[in-house]
Amino acid sequence: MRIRFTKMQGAGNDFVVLDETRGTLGLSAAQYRFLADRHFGVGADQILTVRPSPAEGVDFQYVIHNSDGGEVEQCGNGARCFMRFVSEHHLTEKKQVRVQTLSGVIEPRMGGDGRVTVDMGAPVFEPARVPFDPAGLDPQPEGAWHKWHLALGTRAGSAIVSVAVLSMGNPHAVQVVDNVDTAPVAEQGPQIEHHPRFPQRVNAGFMQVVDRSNIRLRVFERGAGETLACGTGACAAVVAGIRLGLLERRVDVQTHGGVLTIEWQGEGQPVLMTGPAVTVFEGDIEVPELP
Ligand SMILES: N[C@@H](CCC[C@H](N)C(=O)O)C(=O)O
Repeated sequence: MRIRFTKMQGAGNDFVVLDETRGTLGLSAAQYRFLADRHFGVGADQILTVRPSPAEGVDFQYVIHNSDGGEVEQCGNGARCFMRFVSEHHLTEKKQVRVQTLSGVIEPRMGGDGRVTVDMGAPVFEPARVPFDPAGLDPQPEGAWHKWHLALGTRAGSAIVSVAVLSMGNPHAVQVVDNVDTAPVAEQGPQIEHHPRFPQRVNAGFMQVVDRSNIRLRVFERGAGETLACGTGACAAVVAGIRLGLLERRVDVQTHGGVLTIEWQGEGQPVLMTGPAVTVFEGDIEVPELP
């Protein structure tokens, strides 16, 4: 089967975007993995699919697959690219749309400067809704919140890491580190992702607080490995930093792929994420039959 695709990126987090507004392609998990493959396919951290509105009051459905082929609930950098895609492909004339995802409705809007702002909805902290299993663990009170101590194995033995746990529609475990350049992302990232406390796995964030309005962030993403930026990871880190009393309500997040601006006014309020969304190229690719 030959399919049309658009390659996009938001702060270096890269995507293959597929238009299914006129019919579904019916791709298998193995075919998503093929498209994401950087040697044999197009190459991407996630595959984003645009589908028609599934219900009254929303404009589109937004489907996300990680490069490992698994479908997931949310993708922040992808949401900005989604808005640019539906705009550039004249699938809507609106500057702001309501988009159904697996974890609820989000609202991206085009800015005059070419950047896109997304209302990502309110963060969720109840462990069961992350989902996170805290049975038998003592939360460590800190600031207006608490962190959880997770046991990990390391080359040198074992380590305890202290993480803030929350959902931005998808699950995140965020830790504060002294320096992201030397943080053990490659060693701890996969262990945190697969930690038994997270029944649906988790995205592992490593945040360096530069000052109260600036952080540096690296994220080892569930199902994709470390990416140049993670939009929901940036939202989760800023929310965690605000609740821990470390950050102001508007923060610039420096990632390896660019800067995202995150704003959160507090409990029950939505998180706003602003950043770039860029079309890289378009093309056609022959997708093999893969079960
Ligand atoms: N890159 C994303 C997040 C994509 C999904 C994530 N890996 C997960 O499995 O939850 C972003 O920009 O938010």
